[in-house]
Amino acid sequence: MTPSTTTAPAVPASSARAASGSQEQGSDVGRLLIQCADQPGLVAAVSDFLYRQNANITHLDQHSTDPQDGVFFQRTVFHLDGLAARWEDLEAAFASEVAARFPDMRWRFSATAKRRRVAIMVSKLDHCLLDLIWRSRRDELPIDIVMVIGNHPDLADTVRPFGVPFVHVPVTKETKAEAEARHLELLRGNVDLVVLARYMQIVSGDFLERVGVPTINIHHSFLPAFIGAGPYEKARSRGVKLVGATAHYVTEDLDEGPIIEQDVVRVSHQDSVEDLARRGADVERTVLSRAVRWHCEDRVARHGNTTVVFS
Ligand SMILES: Nc1nc2c(c(=O)[nH]1)N[C@@H](CN(C=O)c1ccc(C(=O)N[C@@H](CCC(=O)O)C(=O)O)cc1)CN2
Repeated sequence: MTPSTTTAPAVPASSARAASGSQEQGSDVGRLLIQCADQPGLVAAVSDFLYRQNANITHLDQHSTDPQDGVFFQRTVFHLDGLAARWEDLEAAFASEVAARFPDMRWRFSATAKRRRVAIMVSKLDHCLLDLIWRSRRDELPIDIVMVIGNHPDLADTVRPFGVPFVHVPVTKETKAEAEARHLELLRGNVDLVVLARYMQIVSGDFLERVGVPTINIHHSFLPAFIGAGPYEKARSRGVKLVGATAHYVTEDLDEGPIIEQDVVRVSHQDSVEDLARRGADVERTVLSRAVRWHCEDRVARHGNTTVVFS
């Protein structure tokens, strides 16, 4: 969960398409994520607050990292008539009636009907990009892809038929700072999430801090194995019997960020590097789309360099 004391959720326009997901649809359905030092009374405090607001809790999941002095995480889904017009009052009431009693509490409300605005950054490979576009168009992902940024022009023709703007921002070692300045010009204030879909450039810590929203990357190995470039080549040399993919939040440390989702597929001595990449590509697409969906459904809370993922 992005650390914050309060973030005013964008109130979904009545015309907002219902986000994907089973029972979590509708403009009167909201989510509340909280994270704080574990102690007795937290579940009661949140449940009692929502009850007094005439909300009906339809799903609640919690996790404590340690029975003694751990950290408490909770994801609550609730139905509240007229919620679309009540966000500000709800937040103000929660801040004064609940959060004020637990000073270290980080919390945020979000509207299930509000689709997240996503920018995708790519290089030359299209499989993860196309998968996200297809799933977004089919409402399998609660996202609107507002732009694609490529450090190569190769995928401009790929996205054009879908009406998604493509911006070519070339990157070289010498022009990296200027390229990132252009990225920030395009992204800041315009998106809720950045996805690196096989974007093969290392982004700076300055970019990650200034872009102001989470960035998710799909790495084409089962981390922590084979960090960095060329993981399929490294896997072939190592003679692995599984290849995999890892979706993680991006940090300054390459491929070391909090893991959101992973999966693997069996391979054998008969597979070439090209075979590994082909088999791995299906895993990359599946893992990335799961991670994007879970993030956008507020199922993922960050805890140091790990995550809590509510099912
Ligand atoms: N700060 C971060 N940036 C990026 C991360 C990350 O975790 N933290 N993940 C990578 C994606 N990636 C593997 O998944 C990866 C991309 C690029 C490289 C790399 O060595 N790139 C070279 C140049 C490559 C080129 O010229 O095309 C480099 O940038 O020096 C390794 C791993 C995305 N960015």
